[in-house]
Formats: sequence, structure tokens, C-alpha cells
Amino acid sequence: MVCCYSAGSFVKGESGRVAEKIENTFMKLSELGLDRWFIDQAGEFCESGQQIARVTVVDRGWYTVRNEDGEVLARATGRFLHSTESTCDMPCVGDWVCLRYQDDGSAATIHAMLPRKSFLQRKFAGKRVELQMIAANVDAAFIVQSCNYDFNVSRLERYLVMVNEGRVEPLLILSKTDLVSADELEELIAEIRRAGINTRIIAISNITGSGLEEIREVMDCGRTYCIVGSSGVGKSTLINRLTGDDSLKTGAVGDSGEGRHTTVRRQLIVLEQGAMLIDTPGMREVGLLGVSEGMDDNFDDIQELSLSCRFSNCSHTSEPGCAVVKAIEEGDLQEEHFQNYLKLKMESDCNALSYAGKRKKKKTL
Ligand SMILES: Nc1nc2c(ncn2[C@@H]2O[C@H](COP(=O)(O)OP(=O)(O)OP(=O)(O)O)[C@@H](O)[C@H]2O)c(=O)[nH]1
Ligand SMILES: [Zn+2]
Repeated sequence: MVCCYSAGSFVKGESGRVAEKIENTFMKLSELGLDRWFIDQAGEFCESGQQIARVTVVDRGWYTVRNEDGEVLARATGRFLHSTESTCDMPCVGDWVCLRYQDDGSAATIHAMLPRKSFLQRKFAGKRVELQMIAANVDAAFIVQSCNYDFNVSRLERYLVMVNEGRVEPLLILSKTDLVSADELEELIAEIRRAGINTRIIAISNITGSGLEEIREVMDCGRTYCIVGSSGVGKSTLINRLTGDDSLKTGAVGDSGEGRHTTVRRQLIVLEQGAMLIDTPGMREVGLLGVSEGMDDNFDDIQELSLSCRFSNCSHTSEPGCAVVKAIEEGDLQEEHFQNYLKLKMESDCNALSYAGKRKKKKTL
């Protein structure tokens, strides 16, 4: 398979020459998702003698990093840790880092992290008002909901906002189709479409295997995919089906509900056909903080309508001449979709306010 390039050392400040040098060294690392954009960044961020590798596992301060020679364990240097302002500045799964390998190549130290091309992040679960990285440099996200207990269009919209905000392409997966009839499945899809969601939907069953081929087909060599969704929807089982082994543990479910929380860490897996897959633990909450592009992308119907409101700062509640309210009254816009828009926007703005307040306080201290 030719989607690979070889690494090389990068010299700081030599981005022009780095790019040139890359032509003949740009081999195996592109198999891990490296492209020219990162090469240019490496010229800026890495120092002489350092190499780049991709983070595949993060586990309590230990990083597993992978380059063309394989995986080794790495630690971040004190200097690098000191330069980070928040947990989001720390490497997460999918990040490209500059590192120095030990002489025998058995371990490494992380000295810098390259900027992210795309990312998945959410507000920490619970009261904590801070962003938590889920994965970095992701090309597309599979948002999984199961056809039975987990299906919920409002939650789907919440995931879509998160995914769009991080410049990641969304794909919807409806899992466990073996538990519903063909008519029921059709109705679920219609419900998604009625909410104005046009994202591609792939219906799958890990039991019968239906839809799995379609997933394999959308996954391209050298591209990175992340699987997100609630606990128990079948993410790990899907990965096991795609990898063809049982490397990930799955949880057994009782008759009454979904599986227990079984995935304990995030990891990047390279599939045989060359695509990469990042597994994430099931999420109970997808809190939003300061999302703007993500909201615009996912609620573009409301954005477009509001251009026709009489007042440019219309809140679409009680103002005269509101195009959004009119569209709802006339049945052109789903009330539920609009209510979810208001809810997510308020939540995101509120969190952004207290986040800004917290940061300001930290600065003055
Ligand atoms: N009926 C049915 N059950 C499935 C399907 N896929 C997975 N399951 C079952 O659902 C349960 C949960 O599956 P997992 O793959 O562990 O779910 P998960 O999304 O990885 O869960 P977390 O690791 O907690 O995030 C297991 O008992 C699976 O056997 C499916 O397509 N149909
Ligand atoms: Zn309005």
C-alpha cells in the first residue's frame, strides 16, 4: 500500500528547506495521517535532532507515541508541561508531537506539540467549567446511537455541534438495527431528517453484520476516524468487527438496558486497510462551551431564517416580524429543533461566560 512516507529530523526555522527535504522523506508517516500542513508546522515547532510521532494512547501522564518504526512510551519534559496553560494544551490521542528518542529508541521525551488541524472537545462532565480534549486531528467522526434505548435527536444535534465546532466531518451510525423492524428503522431515519439533519446515516448491526461493509468503504487509507456515543451503543463491538479481533473488551447487557461502562481509555488503532480509528469511552454528557461555528453549521436553517427577521438582533421569542417564529407557525421549522437550538446556545454561552470569568480571575491572581 502506498500511503506512506518516512520521517526525518526537522530543524527549527528551516520550514522552507524542511518542505524540500520532505519530498524524499515523506513516506511512512503519512500512513499515520501526516500531511504537508503538519510538516510545515514541524519546521516551526521542532528543534534540531527532534522527530515527530503521533500519540496513540494517553494513560495517566504516559504517552504511547508511534512513528514509522513502531510504538514507544514517552513522557513530556518539565519544560513543555510548564509551557501549557490548560489541560487542552496537553497532548491527547491523535496529536503530533516533537520528540527526542533515547539512543536505543526504546523510549522518548516529548518537547512540543504541533497545532491541531481539527479536534473533538467537550466541557468536562459535571460542574467543572473547562474544556476537555477527546481527540485531535480527526478527519471524520462516527456519531453512534443505537436504535433502541439510546436514540434521541436532540442529543444527536448536540454531538453534531461538537463535531462541527472542531472542523470534523460528521457521519451518523444507527446501531443495533437487529433490534428493530425495517419500518421502525425507517421512522427513526425520517425523524432525523425532519429535524433538518442531512448528514449521511449508516445503519448497522454488529450481530447480523449489515452495514459494516458500508463503514469499511467510507474509511480511507491515511485518514483518522473517531467513534463517539453513549455507553453501550456498541462502539467497541464495532471496532472489534472492523479489526477482526477482540482487542477491545465489550460489556454484556441485561434485558433492561444498555451496557456498562467498559472502555476505559482512548486509543488510536491502525486498521489493516490503512485507516485509523480512535475509540472513546461512552459519554454520559456532551457539555458545550463557547461553540460558535458548530452552532452555525448545525443550525444553518435557523441562521438563514433569522436574516429575514425584522430586527437584526431578534431573539426569536416575542419580537414582531420574526421569521423564525413565523416558520414554526407555518410548519416549515420544527419547534423541537428550534428549542434545542436555544437550549444549546444558552448553555454554550453561559459556560463561556463563567469560563472567561475564571480565566480572568486566574490571570489577575
Ligand atoms: N443486539 C445488538 N447488540 C449489540 C450490537 N452491538 C453491540 N451489542 C451489545 O451491546 C453491548 C454494549 O456493546 P459495547 O460495544 O461494549 O458498547 P460501547 O459503546 O463500546 O460501550 P462503552 O465501552 O461503555 O462506551 C454488548 O453487550 C454488545 O454485545 C448490535 O448490533 N446488536
Ligand atoms: Zn426572529
